[in-house]
Order: sequence, then structure tokens, then C-alpha cells
Amino acid sequence: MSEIISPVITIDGPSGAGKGTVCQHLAQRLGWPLLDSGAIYRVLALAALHHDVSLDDEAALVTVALHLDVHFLSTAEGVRVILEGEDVSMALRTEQTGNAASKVAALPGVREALLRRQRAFRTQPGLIADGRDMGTVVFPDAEAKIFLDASAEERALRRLKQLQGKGFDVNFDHLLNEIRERDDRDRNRAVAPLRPADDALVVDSTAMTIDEVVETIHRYVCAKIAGLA
Ligand SMILES: Nc1ncnc2c1ncn2[C@@H]1O[C@H](COP(=O)(O)OP(=O)(O)O)[C@@H](O)[C@H]1O
Ligand SMILES: Nc1ccn([C@@H]2O[C@H](COP(=O)(O)OP(=O)(O)O)[C@@H](O)[C@H]2O)c(=O)n1
Repeated sequence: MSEIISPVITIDGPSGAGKGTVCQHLAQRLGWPLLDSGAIYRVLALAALHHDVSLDDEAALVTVALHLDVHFLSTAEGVRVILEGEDVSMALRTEQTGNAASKVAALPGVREALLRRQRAFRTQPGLIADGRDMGTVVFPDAEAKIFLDASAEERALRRLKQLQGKGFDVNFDHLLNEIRERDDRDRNRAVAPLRPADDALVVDSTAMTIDEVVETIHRYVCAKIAGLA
């Protein structure tokens, strides 16, 4: 009996480009589940801190990655992330955690250790995968690949408003520096660097509203799935 391979839509791009927002809209429209791969790297960074593992100790981080005890719970208020029985949903979204995630994500052994866990999210009727290397490494056979970008200044502004809305005390210059530092690390690492897949649609959202981005990507994805694009 031949195995049925579920379709995947990948949305990759730098921090603050709008990947999570677009993925949530697509998930609602298509009724497909989501993989937030960045959350897995963030959880690993938090687990390392909990266990006093240094963010450059590759061997110890691989062990933590292989035994990660994490659950993603869908609730009316959104997804709650439970690490080793503790709700870490708030700590997960800080820029410090994002920065720590990008340090552990640069280590080849860590990426290899998390590959199978990410691929296991592939399911019927299809998967929407959000990250940095979804279209290039994790799901190279995806049906539709999108690389969503925006200027660093626009992304820092979006992040500022988003974090302020959640009650975090943040500052634009600091966020811009952190975004640039993280972009640099993600784009220049040796394994699975942040870059568009050769067959990705590149969307620059700097001057686009959320609705415009969602419409553009939804239209492209539908055409791809129907075999028209
Ligand atoms: N095109 C857009 N214009 C204005 N704000 C946007 C746009 N896309 C996303 N945002 C906002 O920017 C913030 C970051 O978006 P998010 O989807 O979390 O980005 P990412 O997942 O790429 O890091 C959110 O508050 C979101 O509402
Ligand atoms: N597929 C992925 C997803 C995230 N990451 C790393 O994890 C960090 C946090 O990812 P994220 O998607 O949660 O970050 P934001 O785009 O939400 O800021 C990124 O800066 C990357 O270094 C990765 O290397 N590969």
C-alpha cells in the first residue's frame, strides 16, 4: 500500500516579518494545523537555562533536545506552552528568549536532534510550518513555500507594539539592535541559514497591511495546491 504524504505550506523569514500572523490566518481559512518551529528552539533555550546548561555546550544541549518534555495546549486564549509541567508561555515570547533560541539554533547537533520532532507534525489534511528552514531543510518537498520579509526598522516597530501590548517594558533602539544581531546570526550560521528556498515566493511586507499579505499568500497557496501556480 502506498503511503499518502500530506501537503505542507512553509512560511520562513526573519523575526517580526509577520510569519506567525499569516500562519494563523491560513490555518483558520484552510483548517490545517500549525507548526511553530521557533517555539521549539525557544523552549529548548528555556530548558537549558532551567538545567544550567550553557548555550554553547552542544553535547549537553543535544541531550536536552532529545528529552524535551514539552506540550502545546490549545486554549481559548491561544496556545499555552508547558515545559516540564510549568507554563512558560510568557517567558517564551521575550526577546531574551528569542536571542537565546538563535544561539542554540546555530549548533548543527541541536538542529539534527530536533528534525524528527518537527517532521512528526506532518499530518492530514495538511500542515502550515513557520520558521527559518521549513522550506529549505525540514520540508524541502513542500507544496507551497513562502519567504516573508520586511525591513529591520519595520519589524522592530511591529515587535515594539506587539510586546508593549503584552505589557512588556521595551525600547525601539534596543529591539532594533536585537533584531539585527539575530538576523545576522540566523543568516550566517553554517547549518540551515535563513534564506529563501530556490522555489519560494518572496513577499516583502514592509509597506503591506496584514490583510494584503494574507490575501497575497492565500491566493498563491490555493493556486499551488490546485496545481495552477
Ligand atoms: N503586514 C503587517 N503590517 C503591520 N503589522 C504586522 C504585519 N504583519 C504582522 N504584523 C504585526 O507584527 C507583529 C509581529 O508579527 P508576527 O506574526 O509575530 O511575526 P513573526 O512570526 O514573523 O516573528 C505582530 O504584532 C503582528 O500583528
Ligand atoms: N525553523 C527555525 C525556527 C527558529 N529558529 C531559531 O529560533 C529563533 C526564534 O525563532 P522564532 O520564530 O520564535 O522567532 P520570531 O520570528 O518569532 O522572532 C530564531 O531567531 C532562529 O534562530 C531556527 O533556527 N529555525
